Amino acid sequence: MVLFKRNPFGHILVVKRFLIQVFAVLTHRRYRGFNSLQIEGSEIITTLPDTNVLFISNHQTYFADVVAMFHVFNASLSGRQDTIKNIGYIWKPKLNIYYVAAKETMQAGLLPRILCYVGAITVERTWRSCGKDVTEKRDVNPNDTENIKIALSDGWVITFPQGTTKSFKPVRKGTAHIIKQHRPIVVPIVIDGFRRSFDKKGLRMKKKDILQSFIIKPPLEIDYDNDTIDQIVEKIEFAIEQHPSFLKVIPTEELKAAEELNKLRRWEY
Ligand SMILES: CCCCCCCCCCCCCCCC(=O)OC[C@@H](O)COP(=O)(O)O
Repeated sequence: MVLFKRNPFGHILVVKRFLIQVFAVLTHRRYRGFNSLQIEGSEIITTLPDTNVLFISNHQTYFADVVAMFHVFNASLSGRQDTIKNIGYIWKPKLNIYYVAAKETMQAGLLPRILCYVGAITVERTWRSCGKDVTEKRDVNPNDTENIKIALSDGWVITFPQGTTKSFKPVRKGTAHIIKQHRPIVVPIVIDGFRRSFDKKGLRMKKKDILQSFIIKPPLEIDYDNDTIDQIVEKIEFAIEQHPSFLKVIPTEELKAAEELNKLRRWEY
């Protein structure tokens, strides 16, 4: 007789459920109370299948981004529209949600180790270690890729394709390879205000009454057979609003100069 139901990673589901509930209660006020999370697009969550969904998001704090997603996904699944009002939604949380995290982040201390049980797929970043970029790239650990595959076939996976909390860093190719290989539905999320309201780790609150926003976009349109890795990378960069072109704001002087030039271009009768 099986006493406790486990997921493919061997995690006991009632333990996982209990941990999610504890962290949900501890953190709810950080998004509704001290701050008020503005959510858009929660109806998209309700249209998704139960497995093979990949959420891609920009990244602002180590832990608070994922915690917000757990709140928003569960609230939406239990019928709330663009709100995490009334924490009752956590009574029956979705248990097959996973997130990709840097191994070094999740092994630094007791709390991250506990959070692992909630659904971490830890990966070794090939280009970064001990808080520094490494020039000599390491090989992708095949176990990491295998675990992402298992997680996608069991449920939903959250990933931060830039692999770092620094904004406008390039999207890493690994995410595009995973998309091409496993063909998940890819749902972009754009968050903001997290870095202002939380510290870098997202464990302590820095400031109250900050506008935190959380926008869920419709699934990306991807041609899994014909899109190249670079094309998928670019689609991701635009979707999570981290493409370099988002940095370009045209100064007013330049706009005026362009107008003057356009006058010269006008057809002369
Ligand atoms: C409803 C509440 C349920 C509670 C759910 C618990 C969720 C656990 C949240 C843990 C999320 C950890 C995600 C870590 C992602 C990650 O790996 O961040 C990358 C950093 O290393 C960045 O390093 P850096 O290069 O220094 O910016």
